[in-house]
Amino acid sequence: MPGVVWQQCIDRLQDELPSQQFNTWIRPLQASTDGQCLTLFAPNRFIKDFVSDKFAGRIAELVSELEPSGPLDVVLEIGATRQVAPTVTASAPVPVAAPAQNTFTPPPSSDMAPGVSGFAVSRQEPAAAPVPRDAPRENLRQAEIAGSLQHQNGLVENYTFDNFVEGKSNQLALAAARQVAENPGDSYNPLFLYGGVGLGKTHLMHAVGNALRQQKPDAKIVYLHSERFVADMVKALQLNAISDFKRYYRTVDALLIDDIQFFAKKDRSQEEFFHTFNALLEGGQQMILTCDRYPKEIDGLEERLKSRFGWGLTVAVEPPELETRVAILMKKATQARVDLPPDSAFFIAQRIRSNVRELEGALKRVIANAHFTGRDIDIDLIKDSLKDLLALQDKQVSLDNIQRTVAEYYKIKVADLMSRRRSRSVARPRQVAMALAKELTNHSLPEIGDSFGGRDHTTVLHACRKIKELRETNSDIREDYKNLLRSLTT
Ligand SMILES: Nc1ncnc2c1ncn2[C@@H]1O[C@H](COP(=O)(O)OP(=O)(O)OP(=O)(O)O)[C@@H](O)[C@H]1O
Repeated sequence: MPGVVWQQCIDRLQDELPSQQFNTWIRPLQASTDGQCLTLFAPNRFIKDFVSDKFAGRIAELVSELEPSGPLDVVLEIGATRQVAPTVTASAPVPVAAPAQNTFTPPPSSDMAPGVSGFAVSRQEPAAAPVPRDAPRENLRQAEIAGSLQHQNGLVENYTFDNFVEGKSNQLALAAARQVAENPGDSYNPLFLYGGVGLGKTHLMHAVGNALRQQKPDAKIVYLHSERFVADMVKALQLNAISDFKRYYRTVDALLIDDIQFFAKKDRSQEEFFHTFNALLEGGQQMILTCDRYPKEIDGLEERLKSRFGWGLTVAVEPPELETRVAILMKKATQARVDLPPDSAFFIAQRIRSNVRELEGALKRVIANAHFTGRDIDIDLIKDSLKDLLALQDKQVSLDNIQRTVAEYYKIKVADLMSRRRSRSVARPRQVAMALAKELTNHSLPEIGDSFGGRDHTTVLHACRKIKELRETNSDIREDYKNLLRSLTT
């Protein structure tokens, strides 16, 4: 049963790879077989080349290990992209076999192109009040709708690739965005960027827009927030100008829509966007969409939209790690022509971990304070400037707090963390707690060791190294650590 083998192979890869890599490269693959050969279809060349370069060897190994009736050849091809990508999650793997065709690809969505009329207006959107047509009103309508749509051309000029700091957390998203800027409307359409707030999704989207505009100054590049799309659509309906609305969006060279999670439960807007999406895709016009979560996880979004969002390239933007946070601060300080000593940048980056927007906000406060008081930036000035923020954080992330949170998470007692017990069920959470203490507090290794029942600093160091290694290789630990970090810092 090669279908089962591919599913097992996916499960193994999901365990082996960091989720960002799995979601970007493995999740979009479709598989089919003739019994001798397993063909994997990638939605575009980018994914095909990357998979062939990085994962083909491992996939072939797994397939021959898992296929009981003998080895299968594995071939990678660029597939028909208009197919639904397999949904693979740890909790609910989707059955992928379609036995009649011996193909593991779910059939294309059947609701391809319903007419645009006759749909219900959802409760979230004001119903349109039709306006009778006459000449002056027609002019007003044209003027209003044009005015309403024109404002959307504004791109933030300094959101460029040059101003974007690359790090491990945004590497894939940056590479994909650059590719799109070089080949708009080609293989990665739509480019779907997702991740938490303030991590640079909007910046990257504008960077593509700015690059496109630089190559072609008269290109019609439209950026807007999804709420704006909804508001404009409602207005167009009220003014009886929905055809102008449609025309406007369908004649763009590139459409950038931010935070598409706001489409959730807005049925009428989703319907309209669905048709716009299809028209742009057919016309080879580039779309870039951002969202705060993976498309399949947006409640209240139609399945057909979710599946279309996966036709191009879906890439996560993760929170930046310490080195990237430092580099971002240094870059922003240079841009502001301010001298930020490296140890000061490091101090801020260590304390502000949530997202880049917060990091920028903290730096702005420090710079303002330096201007105001005429002092140079150093750690004392930073402590003064960010007193409230740091106090709040110290209170939140104490050793005590970490130990309680970890004990609760693993359902053990805080006393177990301090004890001499070495069973795996206690030792591993203890190591996780130590690694979190090192990452989230400014306590020294000996202080951390002390707080765990008087242990030596080398034990803490070993724990930190072990957990770092396990986070690379073991998906359970990776997940646990991520969950704990999130609950301790938000
Ligand atoms: N890697 C980076 N290099 C430089 N600046 C960055 C980087 N990442 C984010 N920023 C800056 O952080 C701020 C927030 O980024 P942005 O608005 O793009 O986040 P976002 O992910 O779109 O968040 P939201 O979902 O809240 O809209 C912006 O000023 C942006 O320039």
